Amino acid sequence: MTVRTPGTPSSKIDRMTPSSTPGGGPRIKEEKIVVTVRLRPLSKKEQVVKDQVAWECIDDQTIVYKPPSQERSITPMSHTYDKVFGPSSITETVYEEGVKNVALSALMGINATIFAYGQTSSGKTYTMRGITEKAVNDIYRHILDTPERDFTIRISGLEIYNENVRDLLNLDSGRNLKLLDDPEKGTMVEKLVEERAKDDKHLRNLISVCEAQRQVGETALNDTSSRSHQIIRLTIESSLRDNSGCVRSLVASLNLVDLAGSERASQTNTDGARLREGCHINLSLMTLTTVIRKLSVGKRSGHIPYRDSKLTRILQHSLGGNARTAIICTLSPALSHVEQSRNTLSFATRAKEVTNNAQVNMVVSDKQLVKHLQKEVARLEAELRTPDPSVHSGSEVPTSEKDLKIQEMEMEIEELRRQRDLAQFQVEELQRKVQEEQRVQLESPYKVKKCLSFSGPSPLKPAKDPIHSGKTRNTMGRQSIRQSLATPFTLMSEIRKLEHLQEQLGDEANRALEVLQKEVACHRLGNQDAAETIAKLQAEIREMRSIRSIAKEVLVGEVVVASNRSVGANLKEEITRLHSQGSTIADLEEQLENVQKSLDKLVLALPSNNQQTNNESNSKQNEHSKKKMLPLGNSANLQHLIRTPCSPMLSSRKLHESEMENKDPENDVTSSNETFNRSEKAIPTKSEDGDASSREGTPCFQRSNSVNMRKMQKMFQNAAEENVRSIRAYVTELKERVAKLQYQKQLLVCQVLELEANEAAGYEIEDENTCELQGPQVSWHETFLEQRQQIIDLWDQCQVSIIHRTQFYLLFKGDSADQIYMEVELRRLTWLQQHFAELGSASPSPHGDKAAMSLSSSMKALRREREFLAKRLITRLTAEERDTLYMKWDVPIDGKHRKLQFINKLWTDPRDFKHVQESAEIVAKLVGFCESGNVSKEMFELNFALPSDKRPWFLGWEPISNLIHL
Ligand SMILES: Nc1ncnc2c1ncn2[C@@H]1O[C@H](COP(=O)(O)OP(=O)(O)OP(=O)(O)O)[C@@H](O)[C@H]1O
Repeated sequence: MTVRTPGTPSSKIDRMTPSSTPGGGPRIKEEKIVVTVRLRPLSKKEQVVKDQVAWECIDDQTIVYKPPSQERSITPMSHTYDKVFGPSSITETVYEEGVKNVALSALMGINATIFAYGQTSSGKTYTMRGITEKAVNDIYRHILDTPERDFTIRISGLEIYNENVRDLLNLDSGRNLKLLDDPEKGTMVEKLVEERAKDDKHLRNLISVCEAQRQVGETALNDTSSRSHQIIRLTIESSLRDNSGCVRSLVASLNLVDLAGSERASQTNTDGARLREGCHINLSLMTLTTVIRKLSVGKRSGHIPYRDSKLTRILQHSLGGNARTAIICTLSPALSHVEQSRNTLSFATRAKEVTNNAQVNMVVSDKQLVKHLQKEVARLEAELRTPDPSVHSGSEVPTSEKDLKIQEMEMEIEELRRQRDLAQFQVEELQRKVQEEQRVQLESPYKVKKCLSFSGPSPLKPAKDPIHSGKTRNTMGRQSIRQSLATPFTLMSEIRKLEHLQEQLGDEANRALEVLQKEVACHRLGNQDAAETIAKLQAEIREMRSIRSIAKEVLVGEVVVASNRSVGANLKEEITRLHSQGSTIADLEEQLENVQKSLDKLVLALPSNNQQTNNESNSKQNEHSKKKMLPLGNSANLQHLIRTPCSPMLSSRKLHESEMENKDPENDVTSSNETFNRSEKAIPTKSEDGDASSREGTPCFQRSNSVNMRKMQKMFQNAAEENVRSIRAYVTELKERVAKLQYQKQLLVCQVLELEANEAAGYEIEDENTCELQGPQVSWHETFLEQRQQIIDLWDQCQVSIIHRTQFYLLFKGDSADQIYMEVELRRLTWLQQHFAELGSASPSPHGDKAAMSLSSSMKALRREREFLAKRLITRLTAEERDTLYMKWDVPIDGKHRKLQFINKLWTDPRDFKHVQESAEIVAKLVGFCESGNVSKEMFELNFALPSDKRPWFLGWEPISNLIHL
């Protein structure tokens, strides 16, 4: 048996606004979600540890944070909701005053949902049990009071445990029921049993069966903590008993949802299975929060990610759709839970802004209609067979009246036929349109212009960015932007451009290496090893270039792509090809890294360094040397590269000739040719000196006794040194650009995935002309803050490396150029979250370790990373600094595992800004992130590292395309 969401059991459903309910129900068109808050009393556990009460309900709509005595001076922060219930309120009051109206809508054909949301142990199950009990009482009371209608009540029960859907009334049906999408009927749970309740006792019995089957476990906060989301659905169908004239019935579902509680592992003290459950719970609650947040800013705020969790998929109609919804947010009053309570209230505040659009669901059942007509025919036939004696007495129903009735019935049948034909016509029309559209898309990709609405703002790129220039629209000052480049065709064009950039970078890298090799050859600088390494690298890069199959017809900067392939069919192929070059980019990065190392060696081997090292007594000179050995900043040195004869920068950078002309010769201001020529001339001069030629690899000017010669040599030395440094800086820049390319590629992969997901889900793809967002204006700063919070939450959910978090957090502070990075990070994490959720319900991956990246592998990697950081505490901090931190972070100073205990506390509370900031600062100090000073945003490296990388914090973090084996 299959159940639909929302349950609509019959074949033909008419929806009408409740104003036209036959029973005259309440007039509802749009209605906000009803949000109530229930504050429970302090639990025994909380009392034992002398926890304090931090919240107070000051009236029936307002709850205030009541700070502990020392903070009394602070004005209490108040929150207002539809109803607020204090610790002394009983569940009956919560039901009567808070949710009864919503619950009983189901009797009038309006779908209704009541759910409890809150931290673990805050009283959700306690409240929902009472609410369910009261609702069942009222439903049966109403049935008794409405004898004119015939009621049928069916019940189904399911739980979502570790992102698997289980039937609570039939455990044999399997551990993970499939969700099916039906464009008309919504999300359906395959094979979910629906039992018809004979009476209220039977219904209660079935509810208790569901509750008994639910997954419950013990945690530090709750002995009987619900480890799954439970949805009990009552489907109520009713029709008039005397249905002579009415063949319609009302049908609606009442969903009673007891969510699992949000929890922090540190508070629930969970590990193993409990911890895994907690992660799944938090992930799906996070999606629920995101859905509510997006709905709260208006339905036009772009794509609502219902599909990111099974919970939101199943409850889709209750969240912004055809249902009346009431949410009871439960709170613990304890001071120790104040942060979690704040999160719950922030969810409640958002939920208040969500608007639903409930309608009366009427069913015209073919069966019912046939039954009714058969009855009528039988009655008429009976009348004809046994003529009523009264006919002759003159008291019969006049023939004209009978005819009238028959006529009416015929008309009704005719009307129903008409409606059926119309519906059929509409379906056919729709099918025709879909086919037509597919045909047009295949035949003429250029004509199809569509856009997808992405979740959140899309990355705005500076105009010079070839990937985005001309692709994002200026929305006349609106900061919330929709991106319109996600058609298969446009994406393919972007992929081509990306490839082209990739090729350019490869070329530039190669040219840089050639220059370097010449430098090495001309000046005989550095050691033989380094020269060989560079030659080898150069050969490798050349080989790399030759195997790259780049479409030469690509026209960068234009949308036109000279490709004779069919667009839609090849998109995936294109991405696969692009991804296959991922390793090339990674190789390029790695090789550039090696080049840089070789250059470092070269710099170390420079004569001035040797000379200065030997001359340690000269402290001034030594200092000068040290200064020269500092890592070079990227931009400051770029212009120097221009001086080298084969500078790749010549092709890509505009020079300021005048600047060059005015430079001091001591600092090699001359043109690159001059430098080169002088170097070449300098060597024989040194040889003539009769001293230098005999020792290969030894800088000849070291031996010269001539003052002029020394001067000249010094000049050559400076020029050579400068050249090597310049190349080094240029290689750094190349590395940055490669990294940036990786970001852009990831963004494309994300967009393709999103496109596919949306298309698979049958989401409406809007016409480009109508795709601009009409939503409220949001500044980039606000968007940044919101996105950052989302990212921090997702890091926590997905157990992402805390070194990665730290670097990202400290690098991206809201600059407008950060948009692309924020967007990519967010998309990647969202994808990862979904990937984990899906893995949770799948059997182990057959693809080996790399493919089987899961939440548990992330957790393992994170554990190793924390151990690594714990060791660093010794080397990076003084004993005094450590003790101060232990005290501040409540770690026993003489504890056995205090280092790890301390590290385990970092990055554990994504919602506490101060905590996040401090955690980032500490981790940065431990890994020396802030000290290096030259990590640029583009160099932000943790993002695309492959698992082969040895650095511990790289473990468990991969590009999405690796994970999906594109
Ligand atoms: N309003 C209340 N009055 C008295 N006791 C309550 C109230 N709410 C909850 N409790 C008690 O608090 C404890 C935890 O409640 P409950 O199990 O309902 O929490 P929960 O939010 O469902 O937790 P979890 O998410 O872990 O399942 C239970 O012992 C329950 O009896």
